[in-house]
Amino acid sequence: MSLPNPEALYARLRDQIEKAFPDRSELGLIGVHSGGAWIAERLHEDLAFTLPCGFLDSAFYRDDFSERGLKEAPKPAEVPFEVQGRTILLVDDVLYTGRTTRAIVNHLFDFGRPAKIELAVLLDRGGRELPIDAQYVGKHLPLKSNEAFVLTLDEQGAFRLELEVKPN
Ligand SMILES: O=c1cc[nH]c(=O)[nH]1
Repeated sequence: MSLPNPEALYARLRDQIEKAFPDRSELGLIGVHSGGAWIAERLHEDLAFTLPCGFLDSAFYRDDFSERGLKEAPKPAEVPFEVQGRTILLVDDVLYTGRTTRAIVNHLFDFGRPAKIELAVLLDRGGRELPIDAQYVGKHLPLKSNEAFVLTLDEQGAFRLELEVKPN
């Protein structure tokens, strides 16, 4: 499979968000560690968000935590604005089953009751197990269950995308 250029996907996502939110002065931006946090930081800078950028980690909140365990120590939650009554834009790199998003939404409610939550992702790989969808998508690209997108940053801070294939 030829993989899309993640910088081109990012540009498409950024343009959708700029159009959907011409006034970003009250919009709360939250990136999901780790890939979503890198994307949110870029969006925050490129689109000059007013409020500081927030970050959440889904690790402790996933419903399959007991099966998956913790690969890395979860990063502390950073939500540097009032969540109560605010529109929140969550950002993640890949949308798959929807379980990470559900976990992040749960976690977010610990900070208050948002007016609305929307989701932006670089890649939607299909395979949903929950009724969750993204409003802003760089590209829909279905993968097989033994495949995974892996987003990294190169030395210059540019996005790199790889396909990881696990043996069946
Ligand atoms: O393909 C996938 C699915 C979930 N999360 C990833 O980073 N990649």
